[in-house]
Amino acid sequence: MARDKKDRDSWGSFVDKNVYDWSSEEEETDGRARPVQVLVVKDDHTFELDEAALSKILLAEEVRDREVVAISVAGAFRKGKSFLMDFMLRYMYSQASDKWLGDPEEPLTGFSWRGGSERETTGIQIWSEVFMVDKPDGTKVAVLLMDTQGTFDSQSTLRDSATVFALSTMISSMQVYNISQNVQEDDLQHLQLFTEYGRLAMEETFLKPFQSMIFLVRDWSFPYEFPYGQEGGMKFLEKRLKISENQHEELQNVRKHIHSCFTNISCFLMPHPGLKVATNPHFDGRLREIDQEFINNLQVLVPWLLRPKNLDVKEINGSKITCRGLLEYFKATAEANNLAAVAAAKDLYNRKMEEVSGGDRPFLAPSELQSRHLGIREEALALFRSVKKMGGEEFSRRYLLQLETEIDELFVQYIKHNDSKNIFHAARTPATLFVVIFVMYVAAGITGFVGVDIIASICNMVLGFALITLCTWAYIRYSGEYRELGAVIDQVAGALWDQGSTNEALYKLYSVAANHRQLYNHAFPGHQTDQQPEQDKKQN
Ligand SMILES: Nc1nc2c(ncn2[C@@H]2O[C@H](COP(=O)(O)OP(=O)(O)OP(=O)(O)O)[C@@H](O)[C@H]2O)c(=O)[nH]1
Ligand SMILES: [Mg+2]
Repeated sequence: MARDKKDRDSWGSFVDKNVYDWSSEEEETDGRARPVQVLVVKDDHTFELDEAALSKILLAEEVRDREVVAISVAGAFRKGKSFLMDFMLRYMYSQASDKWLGDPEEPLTGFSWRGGSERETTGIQIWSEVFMVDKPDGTKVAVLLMDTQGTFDSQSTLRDSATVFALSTMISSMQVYNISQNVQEDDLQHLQLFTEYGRLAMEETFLKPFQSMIFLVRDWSFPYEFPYGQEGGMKFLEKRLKISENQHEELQNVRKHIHSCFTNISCFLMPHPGLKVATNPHFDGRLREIDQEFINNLQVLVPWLLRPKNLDVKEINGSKITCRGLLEYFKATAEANNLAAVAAAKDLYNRKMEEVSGGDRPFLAPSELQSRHLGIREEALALFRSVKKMGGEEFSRRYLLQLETEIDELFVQYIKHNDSKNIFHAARTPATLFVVIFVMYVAAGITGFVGVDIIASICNMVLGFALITLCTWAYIRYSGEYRELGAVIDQVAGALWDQGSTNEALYKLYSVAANHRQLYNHAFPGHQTDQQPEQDKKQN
């Protein structure tokens, strides 16, 4: 291949040989560039990031500090993604020369592609050779090509598909969404689903989380409505992604979501490559057997995607990143996985606690609530641990701690909620007000009797005020109106109650006990559970 060419002019050098010198590896002795599997999907539907392989590519001396452009192709399986990727490789190797398509008799090689109905590419593969390209503004960038597993093959769960799609979208600066024949509503819905999953890991960002999204419609058969190519594509996509008032909310939401996710959205309509490509089992990718119309459009599409001036450097939160940064980011996107596991575990905890002490459940003895909480908490933590996550044990420990904290916070809410169902708790405000009224009545009587009229009138005033407050409170509780005022009355009454009651000590002890089980278990040894040793360990 063009790898041996020496003059790299505006395309820069394809970096020093030793950058992708695989000869030191036993499995790779000829030093030729090849697809490298960086995300491996295992039989039990777990994923593994091959950090060593990825580091080898991204930390090579010549590229590690270069800003990186990452181009990925994703979409349903068996739709010619790898096939297209191999043409992109040809273009990169020819350094954008006019004759980049090469010999009409040359078979198409690179990322593995083939005919047939069974899936070919799995996980995420990266081309081992990182291309160095000089941009018109004088910067030299590293270009990474990425091929991905097709979505919705019969061996993957929806979650598997979503993970691969989300990861490749998060990692790339340009995602080519390869779809067949038309942009259907389910294509948009899947895009929403997959990018939503990826957005989990980027919750704090105010910028659009992803960069360029190119809808690539293969086998477009209506050129008389919208012509092949980018312009026709843009007009077509504009129509498809248009948000209008009278559209159903669901359709509007999908479109809003897509617009909110990507900085640039464009579309390209590709013609059908001809029956030989689609149906001949012996077709090996040679140009001579591909329809001219397809080749013509390929000659527009590939340079449009890969022309040096169109290459967008990968940005995260608005700053450009290097290959080294991309490696770190690749590892960190494992967070998406961990966050999803945290969410699932929290969900389980909430669901089970709702069953125990949800809105319609009666008041539960605090000790019983505590012991149920401990059991359910352990179940939720076990669920988190059981989900296989990328990034390894060490990495997910942080998320385990986060999950524990969040569950404990939720428990405090459940305690409060349970308390509010306690009839005595609910009677706190009227009881306090009654006490105030009674005390003021007696005080007014005594002070009036001894002749301290001023004090007596003040007591009467307070009495009257407490009476009005009690009536107001009763009305608010009955009607559900002016709830803010009700809350103020409750707070004031609560403060008075806390001042004058030994209950305060008990209540505080209870809250502290809820937050610090160790203390609680110490005070009430009867509630100790098997989890105790483990908690002790954590607190130490
Ligand atoms: N109809 C049609 N077939 C195509 C097109 N491009 C490639 N093909 C054929 O589609 C088949 C699958 O090509 P691949 O590139 O392996 O498809 P893929 O999307 O990478 O498939 P997976 O890796 O399994 O997801 C091959 O037989 C190609 O010849 C196209 O634009 N239209
Ligand atoms: Mg493929």
